[in-house]
Amino acid sequence: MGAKIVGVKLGILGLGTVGTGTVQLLQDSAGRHPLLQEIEIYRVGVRSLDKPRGVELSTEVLTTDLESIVNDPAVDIVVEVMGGLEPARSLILKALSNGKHVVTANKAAIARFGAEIFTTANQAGVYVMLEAAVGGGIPVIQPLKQSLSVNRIHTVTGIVNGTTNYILTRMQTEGSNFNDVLADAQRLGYAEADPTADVDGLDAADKIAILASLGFGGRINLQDVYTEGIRQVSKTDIAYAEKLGFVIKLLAIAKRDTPSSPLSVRVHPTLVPQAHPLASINGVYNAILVEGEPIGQVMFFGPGAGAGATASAVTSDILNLIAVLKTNTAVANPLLACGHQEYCEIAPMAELITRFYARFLTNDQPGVIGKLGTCFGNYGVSIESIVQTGFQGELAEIVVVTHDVREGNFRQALAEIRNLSAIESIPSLLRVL
Ligand SMILES: NC(=O)C1=CN([C@@H]2O[C@H](COP(=O)(O)OP(=O)(O)OC[C@H]3O[C@@H](n4cnc5c(N)ncnc54)[C@H](OP(=O)(O)O)[C@@H]3O)[C@@H](O)[C@H]2O)C=CC1
Ligand SMILES: N[C@@H](CC=O)C(=O)O
Ligand code: NA
Repeated sequence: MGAKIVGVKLGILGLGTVGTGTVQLLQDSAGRHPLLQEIEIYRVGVRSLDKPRGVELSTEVLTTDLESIVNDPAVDIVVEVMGGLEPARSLILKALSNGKHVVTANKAAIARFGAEIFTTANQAGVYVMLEAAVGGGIPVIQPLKQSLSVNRIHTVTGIVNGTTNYILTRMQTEGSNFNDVLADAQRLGYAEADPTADVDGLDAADKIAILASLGFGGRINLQDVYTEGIRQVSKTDIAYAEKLGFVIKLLAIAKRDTPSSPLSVRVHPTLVPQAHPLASINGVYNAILVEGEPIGQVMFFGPGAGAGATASAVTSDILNLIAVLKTNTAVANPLLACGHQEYCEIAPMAELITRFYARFLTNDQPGVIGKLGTCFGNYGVSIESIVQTGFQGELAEIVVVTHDVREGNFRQALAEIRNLSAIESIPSLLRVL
């Protein structure tokens, strides 16, 4: 690994929210770790030189030629905070091939191209650091790679998307509809103009793929991550959930029941018991609960996004790399490098064992509840609670919470229930933690 030091030269790709926050932190180093004073912001790549910037940088530092940064022999560390898939992927690969360490906040690129990125890094004898990619400023990547890595991890459960947590929190506290809160969140700048990646669970899927890979020691194929967003969560379900003692959260879950069983990796809205540690994580905050043996439960909580918080994570990665550059060793540090070669086996959703919440609209006839119970019983689905709570016009509303059940069995029971003449529709199906 690298030998040079004194005046570590950074090439930063991107000067948006995260890039600007990182430059601000680096330009204000008093009272922080003394190693920060050894950093030189050598080049910063942007799309437009004319944009007003929140930081002062000399004109020779700013460039629109990002290739020149990753090819410059003087650059020691490339900090990729431009986002997107391309050209970010190609620039990261080029930087690594050129022997530069890389710090990135780009969960989308890592979740899709992690295999080639880490293979290239290992071949070049350099490191890829990604603390900012999951949970923004919350330290969770390094703890999983280092402090917790002696544990046998059972479960990683996270609220890892601030936008959806903000929307669900407001729906809960105000009794509002998804579309109204989303529009307001966009107006306030909490949700992006194109909210797809956040509200459809894609951002959370990228993040849980990364956490699962670290927690369970293998590569994760992103296509194997079951992903369901929050568009279908209604204020009616939030209200029922509350009555039943739950809050609804978009959870990203990676779980392995035994060391030899396949992983379950998934993102979906979930009824979380009000007493669960993740139930009280509100607004834009993120939290990640890690459960393992022998440690038990550890929860990481904090700001999952924002300029300062994310800059904290990016800069801590830079600091780790400066320490590497200073130690002057040719041997790869196994706690920083990625050693995963194999893909984890992911269990199909039909095999998932979980509780379910289901809301049925039925004709108000005698015996409907009995018929529902019979269909569930036919497939071994045991009911924890069943209540007829109200009416939607002429239709009765029945809410069922099951005990733990194999998802495949539950779906078979539902198929039979849909054929019952008394059943008008099944507006909601949600998993229960
Ligand atoms: N914002 C946040 O709180 C968090 C963000 N992240 C991740 O950090 C990364 C950056 O996010 P963020 O700072 O919000 O993004 P922004 O959109 O605010 O900034 C992107 C920056 O990259 C530059 N850029 C983008 N594409 C190109 C290109 N093709 N050529 C040259 N420059 C380019 C832009 O230049 P210009 O300014 O000239 O337009 C801009 O400076 C993303 O991967 C994101 O997922 C992770 C955690 C939290
Ligand atoms: N869009 C993300 C922020 C960055 O990871 C979120 O809403 O949490
Ligand atoms: Na983090």
